[in-house]
Amino acid sequence: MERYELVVIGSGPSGRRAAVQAAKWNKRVLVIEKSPAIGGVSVHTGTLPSKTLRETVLNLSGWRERTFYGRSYRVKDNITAGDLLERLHMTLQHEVDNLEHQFVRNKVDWIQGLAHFVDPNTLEIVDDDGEITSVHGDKILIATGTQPHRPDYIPFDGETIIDSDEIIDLKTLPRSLAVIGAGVIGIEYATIFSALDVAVTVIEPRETMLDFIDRELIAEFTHLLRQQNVTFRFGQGVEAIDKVEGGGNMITLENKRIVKADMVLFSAGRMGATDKLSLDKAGIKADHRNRIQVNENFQTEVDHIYAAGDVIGFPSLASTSMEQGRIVACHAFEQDAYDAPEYFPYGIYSVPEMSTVGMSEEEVQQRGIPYECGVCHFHETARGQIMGLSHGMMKMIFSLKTRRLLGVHIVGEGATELIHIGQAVLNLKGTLEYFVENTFNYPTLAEAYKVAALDAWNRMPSE
Ligand SMILES: Cc1cc2nc3c(=O)[nH]c(=O)nc-3n(C[C@H](O)[C@H](O)[C@H](O)COP(=O)(O)OP(=O)(O)OC[C@H]3O[C@@H](n4cnc5c(N)ncnc54)[C@H](O)[C@@H]3O)c2cc1C
Ligand SMILES: NC(=O)c1ccc[n+]([C@@H]2O[C@H](COP(=O)([O-])OP(=O)(O)OC[C@H]3O[C@@H](n4cnc5c(N)ncnc54)[C@H](O)[C@@H]3O)[C@@H](O)[C@H]2O)c1
Repeated sequence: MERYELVVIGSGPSGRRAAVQAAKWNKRVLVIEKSPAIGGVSVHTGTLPSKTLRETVLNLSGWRERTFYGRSYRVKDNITAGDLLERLHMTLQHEVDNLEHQFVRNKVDWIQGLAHFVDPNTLEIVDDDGEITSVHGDKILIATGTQPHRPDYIPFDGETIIDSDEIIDLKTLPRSLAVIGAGVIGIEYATIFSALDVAVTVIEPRETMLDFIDRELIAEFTHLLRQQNVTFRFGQGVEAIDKVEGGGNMITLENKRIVKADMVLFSAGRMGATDKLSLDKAGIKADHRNRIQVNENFQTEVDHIYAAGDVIGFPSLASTSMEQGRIVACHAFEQDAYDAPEYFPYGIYSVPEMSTVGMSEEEVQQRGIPYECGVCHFHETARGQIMGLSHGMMKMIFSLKTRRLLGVHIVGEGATELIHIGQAVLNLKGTLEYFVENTFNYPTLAEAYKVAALDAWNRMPSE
């Protein structure tokens, strides 16, 4: 039996980062991946596919130019599913090449197959031909991520009633789409399809969506989506989905209201991918959503077995998963690991995109911190005018007492890139003065930081 100092189950962001980090210290590392290619949910069905589809839709539809040329403007007429998938496959192939090269350069071994525990240090790997390989790991990292929640009452057919993993196999573009579950996945895809002029209805059992985001931002976002023809059915769960003869689906809501849609995307959360791991053989238990609990070092209840990434739950981001993987490698091989800074950004790649870092206004109020806000609408900036931005805003929150930046919330073009300026100032404990006193490139959207800061400054008592 081959012996490794670290065996990683799963080749997503957390597994990869841990494997490469350990290999940098000349540790013998094996990554086990059940899919034929490495990359994980992040590369094959989640982050990259959804972001590539979004970018392709924005480019081909001419969405960014419509303020100038009208809503019927298109870069390409008759956009097909094939147009979207062609670019997707090219992007994914490049990324897989990069990742494989990274493993080769760093001498990380990887093997295809489904792993399960035999005992706390031994794993069996069953490949697609049924061949079994056993390996020993001094340390083991469970980085198996999640899979879509697929309840029995949804009649998934892989074509017109699908989950988010299946969207990348789209055969035709629907004329209408119902999205069930207004989480990040549901909202990203709802708005991407809406940019293609698909009629979208979002169904959500709760009365609100994306509760972790500042409410003022969500109000602006919801207003923009309604203008884009997105319909919301909030406060209602789904009772049944029936196929309609001749095509399409009929969704009956709990209040008996009907929603008709060519395609249904069920995006109501994800479950930890631990059901095939035989965790009991390792002495580990999973929770009701098949997730694994860990301590601050990402150790499970068995010290030499770690878990990281989506399989441990919140925040379930590719960005944070990578950092968790690095900390696992540091702890496992007794190297210094620095704690991640308190605030990390959220990027929601909807159309328009949103990004946020630090406290929302609601959170500041709950904590009883005296504060002031500053707002800039992108059309107030010269760059916004040049780009034809009719919408988009940035909101900054400052402490009245310390003048420190407490939170930045952005909806609109470039939000997911712009946020990092706010993140740096926030984590370096900067104040309002940073934005007022520094010179910003002109014309840029980053200038919105200065405009929003001056807006707050005008209303705040001087020091
Ligand atoms: C549609 C969608 C969009 C997203 N967009 C973003 C985004 O824009 N930004 C962002 O930061 N995050 C995004 N995420 C979240 C991001 O994809 C995850 O946080 C990230 O992929 C989690 O990484 P991970 O390390 O847990 O591994 P994962 O990427 O979940 O990969 C786990 C791997 O383990 C393998 N595996 C599972 N069980 C076994 C087994 N028994 N044996 C061997 N291999 C196994 C799986 O095949 C898989 O390849 C998105 C997710 C989805 C679904
Ligand atoms: N840009 C990003 O960073 C990004 C993008 C996509 C996904 N992700 C990650 O992926 C994870 C999973 O995303 P998600 O959107 O699937 O899950 P989620 O948990 O964020 O949202 C699920 C939504 O479905 C609703 N819901 C639950 N049960 C339902 C039911 N039976 N019927 C209808 N609706 C129901 C919930 O109220 C919730 O609004 C998230 O935690 C997120 O961190 C991140």
